[in-house]
Amino acid sequence: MTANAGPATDATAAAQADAPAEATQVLVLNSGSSSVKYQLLDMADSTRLATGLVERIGEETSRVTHAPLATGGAKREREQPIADHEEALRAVTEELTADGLGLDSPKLAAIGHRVVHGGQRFSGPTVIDREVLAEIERLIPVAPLHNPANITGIRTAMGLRPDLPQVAVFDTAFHTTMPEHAARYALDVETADAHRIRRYGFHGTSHAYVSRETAKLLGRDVTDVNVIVLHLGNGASASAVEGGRCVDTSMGLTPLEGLVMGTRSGDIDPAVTFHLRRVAGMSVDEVDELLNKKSGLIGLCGDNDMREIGRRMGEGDRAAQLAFEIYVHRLRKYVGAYTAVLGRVDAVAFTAGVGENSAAVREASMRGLGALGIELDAVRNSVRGSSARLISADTSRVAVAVVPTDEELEIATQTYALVSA
Ligand SMILES: Nc1ncnc2c1ncn2[C@@H]1O[C@H](COP(=O)(O)OP(=O)(O)O)[C@@H](O)[C@H]1O
Ligand SMILES: CC(=O)OP(=O)(O)O
Ligand SMILES: [Mg+2]
Repeated sequence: MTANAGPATDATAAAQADAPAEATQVLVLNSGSSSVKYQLLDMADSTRLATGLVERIGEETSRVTHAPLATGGAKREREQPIADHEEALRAVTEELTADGLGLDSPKLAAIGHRVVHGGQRFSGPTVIDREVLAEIERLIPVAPLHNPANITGIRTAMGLRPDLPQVAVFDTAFHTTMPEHAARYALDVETADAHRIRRYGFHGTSHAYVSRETAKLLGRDVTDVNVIVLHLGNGASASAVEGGRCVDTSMGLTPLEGLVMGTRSGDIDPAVTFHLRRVAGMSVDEVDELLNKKSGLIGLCGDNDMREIGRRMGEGDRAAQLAFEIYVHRLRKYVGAYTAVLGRVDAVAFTAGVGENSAAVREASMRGLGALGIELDAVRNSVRGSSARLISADTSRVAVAVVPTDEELEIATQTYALVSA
């Protein structure tokens, strides 16, 4: 899980006892294809009360990790079979209830849900009603790994607290500002429009948060700075942000396009698809599975965890080395492309699991970019840390930064702003 280091602080038992009785808490659910990440925050003072993760849902044994921050208690971890997202949500509720923070609490103001695909319609946080839910369902074909899990999270939460506002915060929302020339593919216009084929972009909540935090780190107003954000987690995407508005991003109709990811190929010649159909007799579903689940780092070297790849490289493993080089080469191409798109770049910001933790990826992707005004400082880059920091040399024209993302805090902030307005 990505390290959290935003403005939210962990609550102490004392702070909790003093908390006001009014409804100022927001539960955030980030339901992924095989995991649920959750956080309970008190928005009155931006404290995190509890945070946790249910992983390996649907596998033989799943794991629940819960950090009861409000009570200051020790982190709890248990393994048990969890068949689906409904059961996962039940486990989340049990953990929170054990801390006296159950979903029945009158202090809960809303539940905020990460929803990956919102199509063109949703450009901001939205209270979920039956019609909004139907639209999220309609978008399943373009986010098959993500939207179904988000929907189960929403339905389960609605069942538990039908009286509370359930708010959707869409990955696509931040990217709705992209100009038409960046969002539209060079496809036959009628076909594209009939099937709403365009670049939507994802991880927008993170790109929005990180671009703002980068401006803060530089001591400048977000409307004055141009930032290239590199969100490198399991899924990975780049975006070009001009004065706080997204003008281009690497993911497209679905979260498959762009950078090399843990299990996804990113950019390929679309003809690979029909070639495999014709010469290998693969079905559309098989190619879909190949590109989304068996490609990227795992397809190249059998591992999708950058830590393991680094370890293997240290042992002289050629496949791991090549996978790393392909990953980094793609990143460099996007940095070059977005430099051209923005014209003037003030900062490059690395975020998410790989971006925040892998000095090797940052070093290799920024190496030799002096012509673009990018110079890394080797010592600053190698120092580990959990807060936003500069890693560029003092002589670098472009600031390079590590800026931890906090999608859950951003979702809670947007959710609370909507329901308390
Ligand atoms: N210390 C580290 N060094 C290199 N990579 C790391 C490190 N810690 C985590 N990662 C990478 O971060 C990835 C997960 O990133 P994260 O942002 O949590 O992903 P997601 O939210 O998409 O599940 C892991 O696959 C792993 O490769
Ligand atoms: C949209 C997307 O790729 O999300 P994640 O990185 O959580 O898989
Ligand atoms: Mg993520």
